[in-house]
Amino acid sequence: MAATILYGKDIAQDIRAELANDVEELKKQGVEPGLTVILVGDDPASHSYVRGKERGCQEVGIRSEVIYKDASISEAELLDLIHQLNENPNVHGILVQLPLPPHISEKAVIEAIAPKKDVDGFHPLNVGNMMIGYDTLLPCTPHGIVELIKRTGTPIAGKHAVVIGRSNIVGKPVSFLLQQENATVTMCHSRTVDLAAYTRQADILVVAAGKPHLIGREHVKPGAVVIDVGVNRIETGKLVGDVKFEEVREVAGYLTPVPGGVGPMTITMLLKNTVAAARKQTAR
Ligand SMILES: Nc1nc2c(c(=O)[nH]1)N[C@@H](CN(C=O)c1ccc(C(=O)N[C@@H](CCC(=O)O)C(=O)O)cc1)CN2
Ligand SMILES: [Mg+2]
Repeated sequence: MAATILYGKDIAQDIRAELANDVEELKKQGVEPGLTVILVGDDPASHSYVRGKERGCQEVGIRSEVIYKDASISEAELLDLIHQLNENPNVHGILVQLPLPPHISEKAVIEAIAPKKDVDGFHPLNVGNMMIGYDTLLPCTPHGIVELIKRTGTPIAGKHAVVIGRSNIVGKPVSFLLQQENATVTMCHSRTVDLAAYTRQADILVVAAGKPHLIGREHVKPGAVVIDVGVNRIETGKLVGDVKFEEVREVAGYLTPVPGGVGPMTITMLLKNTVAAARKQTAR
């Protein structure tokens, strides 16, 4: 049996419709959720992602503003701008698009954002809260992955989840979130010996290695849920994942495509965080 293809695009659309209702409710209470994005420099991919964020905000009724800054902006100036936004009660979410120019410390920037406005879920306080299992702003890609798996109707509790990759943005947080859903989690990475021995035992396989076509048929247990987080631009200009899609779709139970799988969920979870942040900051 061929895998069911998990179109994140379609699931994201369903979640956005739910969010539009939430925003309408908040507006009736006099609250207009607001997101401010800071975009430094002229990286075309970053500009395209930020346009996607603006479109998403428009779709669900969030007020959005993008502040464009030249790549020559100093770290002090950028931190000052963030401090001003921290104090602005009409701004419920602040996001600084990454990557930043090399002369600016990502760590300093992430730590400058007020944790309650950190809709990326990157601030160490939010990361710590997530680890403990407290209610907090969750990082968007890992949260989107768990939401995708849940919407297949496949129970996560008791399943063996194998995560490939240990980045702070995807691998580490998604392993915590899956554990929180009562999966048994194994983490693999670039130094894992005999990767296939682990991945073949996975009921849920999350691949965030950043290596085009790393995972083939031989790595996958029949019927497994396979989530491909890879976004790799190959020489032909084509965008491919970390999974050999045509091969793995013949053995997996569910499989995400690239593009159109995990990517669209990332922006949708950002919208969800912005609505949650607005609700929390205005609760009486
Ligand atoms: N502050 C942040 N910076 C960055 C983040 C982030 O979450 N917060 N993540 C990435 C970029 N990103 C969002 O910002 C992002 C990347 C990819 C996609 C996406 O929809 N990908 C599509 C393919 C798009 C294409 O054709 O290039 C897909 O996988 O279907 C959305 C958002 C780094 N910076
Ligand atoms: Mg994808």
